[in-house]
Amino acid sequence: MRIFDISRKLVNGMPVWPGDTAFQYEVSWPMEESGSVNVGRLELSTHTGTHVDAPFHFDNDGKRISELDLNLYIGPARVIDLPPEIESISIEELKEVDLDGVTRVLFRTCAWKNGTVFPEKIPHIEPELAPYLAKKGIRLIGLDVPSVDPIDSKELPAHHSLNENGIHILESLILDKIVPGDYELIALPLPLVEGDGSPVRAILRQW
Ligand SMILES: Nc1ccccc1C(=O)C[C@H](N)C(=O)O
Ligand SMILES: [Zn+2]
Ligand SMILES: [Zn+2]
Repeated sequence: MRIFDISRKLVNGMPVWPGDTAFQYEVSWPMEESGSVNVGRLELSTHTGTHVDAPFHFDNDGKRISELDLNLYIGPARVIDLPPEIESISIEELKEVDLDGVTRVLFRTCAWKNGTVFPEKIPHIEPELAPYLAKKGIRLIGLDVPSVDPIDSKELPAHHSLNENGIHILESLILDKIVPGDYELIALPLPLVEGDGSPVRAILRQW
């Protein structure tokens, strides 16, 4: 079986959401001090790199990470190719796309070209797409950009619309090298009891 790692590398200096906590890893208790082992410490935002959003991220009454159904994050997924110049993803862009029997869809835009800097402009999801996808049976959408809404959005209409339609969100995947088609997705959040989001190790498998 082939495994494709579609996760962003977690490394000091990696891009994070403007104003959010910088990612930091350090060996805080080195072998020379502990006498036996190196022990690291992490400082990071829950929205670092490839991650899932819990509804609590944008809704005070929404579910926390630990309340999410893990079945969402393991199972068949379809990777769909979209043009990188795309302004937004709407029903129009998907009308030719076959989503029958698909529960997890990953949009490959390749719009985030330089992974060492945070993108200024990204294609976003049109809120009207959420009920359309829900009707098709979609429960999870993943993207290769850091948000389903425009970076400067405060109302987050796509986050809310997806949530209202029972669709969960996986952000900042790396899909450049992935051939569109069907895979098994595994992208489990950490058991963060109160979490509003969680980094994931996202992989695709194919037989
Ligand atoms: N970390 C942030 C800090 C401030 C404002 C937004 C964010 C976000 O993370 C939004 C993005 N749509 C996200 O879910 O990752
Ligand atoms: Zn997020
Ligand atoms: Zn988000």
